[in-house]
Formats: sequence, structure tokens, C-alpha cells
Amino acid sequence: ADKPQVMVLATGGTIAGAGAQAANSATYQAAKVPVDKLLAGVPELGNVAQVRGEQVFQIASESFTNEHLLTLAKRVAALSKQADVDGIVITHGTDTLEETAYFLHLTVRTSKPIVVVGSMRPGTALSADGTLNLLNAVTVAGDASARGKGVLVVMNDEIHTGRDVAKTVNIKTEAFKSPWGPLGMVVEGKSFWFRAPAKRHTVNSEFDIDKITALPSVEIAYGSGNASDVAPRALAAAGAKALVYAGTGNGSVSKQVVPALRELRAQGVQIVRSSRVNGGGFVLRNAEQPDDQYDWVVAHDLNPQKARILTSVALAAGADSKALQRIFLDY
Ligand SMILES: NC(=O)CC[C@H](N)C(=O)O
Repeated sequence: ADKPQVMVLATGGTIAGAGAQAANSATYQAAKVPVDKLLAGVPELGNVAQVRGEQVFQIASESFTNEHLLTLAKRVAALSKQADVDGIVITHGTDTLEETAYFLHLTVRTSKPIVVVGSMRPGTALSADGTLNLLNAVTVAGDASARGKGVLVVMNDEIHTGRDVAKTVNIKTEAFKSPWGPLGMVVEGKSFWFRAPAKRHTVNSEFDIDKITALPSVEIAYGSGNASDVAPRALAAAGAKALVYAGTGNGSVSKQVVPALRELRAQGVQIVRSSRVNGGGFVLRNAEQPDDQYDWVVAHDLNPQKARILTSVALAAGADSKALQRIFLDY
């Protein structure tokens, strides 16, 4: 009874996946196993916490929409206010896990631990990673030392901040990496911390999920050799309020694309320059492009998909381009 009370919110993904055979590590169906069965599969959970489960969705995370984000974050925020909840774990598909974790990190105003977890192999596979990941996630969510550190992602024995972490490789179990390193490790039911997040989050955030009713459309256009302006123009014509440009290198933009982005900005669409560089893009204002002159924003070190999340949250709060740039440096 003195154990921490941890709520597990299940949303689907491979951690709830099932394949035909033990050799199927990549060929399987995601989002099959219900939360009660997931929890029953790890009796060791009872040694670290009093665990309750709730099935929020049962989907693959590539199909997460803004509505799913709002529903989940509002549920997490409500639970975080309950005296009988010490920590919250969200089981999630890994494909967009980094986006959901960052969204919660920005919008849920609590110091209680919130941990997002997934797996790279379904529970039916040899060397399935979901059971230990889940045990580690519940361990961290129930650990008072995890309070105030924002939303965490626990995968492969590592504790990452939801702001930095990204899926950097598929198939392998060491899929999640942070460009600035993990915050800590969880080993044999104990958390070990080495650093803390430096940016604003959760209780220190100016955003609040209780006040967000809808997220504006923010789309991503991808840079490459032979890039054209077809995608940016089409996305804006379809109603995007902001475009994240996944630029090459330092967030560079092809000279075939620059005029379209300038025109769209003049029409009121926010332009955010990010970098498609995997695991370490870093875009500086007025380097590569004259952002002051064009009234564009830089995403700093956030990858394009995280830049989409922050832009949506900032625009929902009414940010103009100046506020948006300040927000990109603060969060
Ligand atoms: N490893 C995974 O969780 C990927 C499964 C699925 N594509 C998802 O993101 O939900």
C-alpha cells in the first residue's frame, strides 16, 4: 500500500503488437493487445507500483492526429490532478512517439512524472523489448526523483527528455536517441540521473492543455536536391497556417523554393526553417537565409516533426512571428 500509484494509459503501437511467429520481429500487427493483458504480462510491475490501466486508443502512432493529441493530453492533465495518481505512463507506437511526448511536455502543467514508452518488437517476438521497457517506465513514473523533469521517454534502459528524443533507426531496439544525450538510466528497478532539461516545460510552460481547444494546421515541406515549390504552395493553398521547411544542412532553402516561401509569408503563413539532418540539425537565425528580412522563424535544434508540434501550440496561443521565434529559443 506504500507503493506509488501509477496509471498506465494505452494507445496502441508495437508494444501492443502481435505477430504470427516468434521470428517475426518486423512483420506483425501493431495495436492488438489490450492494456489489461499488457499489464498482466509483467507481474513484476506489482513490485514497483500499484498499477491501473486505461485504454485510451488502440492505434498505430503514424495515424495519430491533432485530435488524438488533444484527447490524450487532456486525460493526462486530468489524471495528474488526482491525489491517487503519483505518475502516469503512456504506451505508444514508436513512429510518432517523439511528437506526442513533446506535445505533453509543452502543455501538461504538472510536476508529476509522465513517461512515454513503446517497443521496437511485438510481445510475440524473440527478445521482445516491451516488457522490460514497460517495467522501467512504471519504475520511473513512480519514482519521486523523476518529478519536475518534464515528460520523459524510457526506452532501452535509457531515460530521455521528451523534448530532445527522436527515433533515429528502425528495426533495432536502440532506436531512440537524444542529440544532447539521455538524462539518465534505469537499471534493476532504480533510476540514475546525470542531467536535467534546460528548456521550459510542464509547470514552467506558458501553454496549458486545459485552454487549448484546437490546433491549427501546420504542415512540413521537405527539402532535397531538385526541390520545387509545388509542395509548399499546395500545403498553403490547402489551409496550412504555418509551414515547417525541412531544409537541407543548416536549414538551407533552394533558390527555386525561396520565392514561394516569401510569397506565402506575405500572405500570412508562418515559415519555420528546420533541418532534415538526422539527430543533430541546428539552424541559426540569419545564417543561410536572411530571416530578419523575410520575417521567417528558425527551429533551432528541433527536428521538423517537433517543430510542427511547437508551432501548432504557439499559434494556438496566438503567437506572431516574433513570439514564435522567442518560443523556439525558450522551449
Ligand atoms: N515500433 C512501433 O511501435 C511501430 C509500430 C507502428 N508503426 C506505430 O508507430 O505505432
